[in-house]
Amino acid sequence: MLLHQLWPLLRPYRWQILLAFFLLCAASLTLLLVPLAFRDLIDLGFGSDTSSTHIESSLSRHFLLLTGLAAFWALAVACRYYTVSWVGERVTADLRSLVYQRVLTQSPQFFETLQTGEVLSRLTTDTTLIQTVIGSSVSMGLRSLIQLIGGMVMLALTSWYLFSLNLGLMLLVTLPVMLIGRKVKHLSRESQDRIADSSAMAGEILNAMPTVQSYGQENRETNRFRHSVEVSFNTAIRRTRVRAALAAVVIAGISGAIVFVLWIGARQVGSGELSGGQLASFILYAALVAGSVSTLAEVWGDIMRAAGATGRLLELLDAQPAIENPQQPETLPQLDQVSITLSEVSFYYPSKPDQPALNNISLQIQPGETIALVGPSGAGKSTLFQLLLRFYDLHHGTIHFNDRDIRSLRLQDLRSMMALVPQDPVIFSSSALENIRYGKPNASDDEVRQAARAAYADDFIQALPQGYDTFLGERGTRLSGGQRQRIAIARAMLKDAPILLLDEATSALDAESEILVQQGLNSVMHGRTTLVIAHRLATIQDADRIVVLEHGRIIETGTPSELRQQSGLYSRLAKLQLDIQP
Ligand SMILES: Nc1ncnc2c1ncn2[C@@H]1O[C@H](COP(=O)(O)OP(=O)(O)OP(=O)(O)O)[C@@H](O)[C@H]1O
Repeated sequence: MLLHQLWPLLRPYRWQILLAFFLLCAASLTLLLVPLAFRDLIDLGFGSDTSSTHIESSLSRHFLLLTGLAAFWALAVACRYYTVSWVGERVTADLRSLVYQRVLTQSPQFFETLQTGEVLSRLTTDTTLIQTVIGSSVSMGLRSLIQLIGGMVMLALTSWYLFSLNLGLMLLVTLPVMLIGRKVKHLSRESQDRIADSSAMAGEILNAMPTVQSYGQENRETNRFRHSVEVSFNTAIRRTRVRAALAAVVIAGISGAIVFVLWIGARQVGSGELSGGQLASFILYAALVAGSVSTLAEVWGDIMRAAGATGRLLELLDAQPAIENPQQPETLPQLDQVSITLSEVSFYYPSKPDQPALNNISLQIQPGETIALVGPSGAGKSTLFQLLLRFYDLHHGTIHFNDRDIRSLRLQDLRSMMALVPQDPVIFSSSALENIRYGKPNASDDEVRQAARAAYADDFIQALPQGYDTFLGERGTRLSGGQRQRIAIARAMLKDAPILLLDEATSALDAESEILVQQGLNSVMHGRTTLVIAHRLATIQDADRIVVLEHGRIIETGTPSELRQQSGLYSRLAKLQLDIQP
């Protein structure tokens, strides 16, 4: 079942697997010949007159043969070990990349329910389990299986009577092994889930250290994490207990069977039914078979454990993104002149199915027009941006860019038409230069600097210890809020997209920098279709039109001066904000 699920990943390496299988068979069969050589050695060496030169030369031949077998065995094992480990590492690396690639195509909805720490845990610990199985357990299992079957055949050939006795006892051991194996699988999945829970928790807290420390919650968080670790410890111990029981059952069953058969065999040697050499080779084969059974039990436990992990990974691989590319994507001609038309748009977030975030919105935005979205917190302004970027699909209505429904465009094409400056800009852990270049990966250093100058980011970047090459720290922790915003604006400017989405892009700037950055933005906005979300109305006085949203509905639209003349929400806000300023 596990291998069947993993087969698509294994198939590219089928030749390596075949080679490993061949080496494995060769090594195992060699090992099976050893007891035979022993039998002859013992019967020749101790069973009869040892003085004859014929026997001496025969003995030497047997010793030579044994040495040859050992050398071949060693070589085959080394080659098999290398090949199988290679396949294990390779498949794990492929699986990691594949799962990561898949996760990156998921829409935001997916990340609302699955925490990033959990994804990370699946990518690391779960894949490591699978690597153990492919890279060692499966080959150990196969080797043991060949040795088990071969050993059984040889046992049967050596003494049918003793073999049948042994077989009966072995079967008695197998049944509990299978039953306990299933339990291990279940407990293993649970244990991996608990590990993922603690990773998710740690991930979240490590990302919020300043808040945790400013509220003095270090001890509480430590305890919460300790509790979570304890839960995973307890689950792991439950699994270990079951596996320990498995080992006890196997060892007790097998050694009991061997001792019993040895006792019967010894009596047969005494009565002359069996030679000493035959009994010795029988015992070697029985030990081989016993070893194989206990390895198989161990491997079975590993495989069941990995089956749990594979299930969790395949869940990620099989997750269908909520938003997908259309079957036959259309293209948008005239990319420099984009109009946006929203017709009766209604939308509910998946987690709030009975509270519309946007309710019956219709809006026509001309190419090159600047629209400012104003309204109280939670009115649905950022949601509108999310819908334009098609992070979610609408429940009712349509959005058109020029005359194309956005659902008919390839996601990449659609998103390449928009440059977004989000409320909370993201800074990656790389240099200032690379952070801005994220807007256009093939931009030259000069283009990057130009964008930085336009966003008034050039001065502060130059003043950083290594200028544009300064490492900005994880999530830009080495920058102020306003500096992060300017980097994000420079990045959006560099993208040079026909639509600009500014979500409170200058909210963290001081008044002076805001005016400067605004000038920069004005020059970029010129000729582009722009949507600006702003709480500070002073920054949107140049907008062509203001759209006022409340509770997900448009309640007013018009130019700033038109709206001031009405006695609606905008004029109330404007009175509060603009009129008290000197
Ligand atoms: N991912 C989400 N899942 C569920 N509800 C959400 C989600 N994001 C936003 N909301 C809800 O949708 C509504 C609109 O949110 P939105 O972020 O669009 O408001 P906004 O007008 O941009 O507010 P602000 O000015 O504070 O940024 C709010 O009631 C908010 O609680």
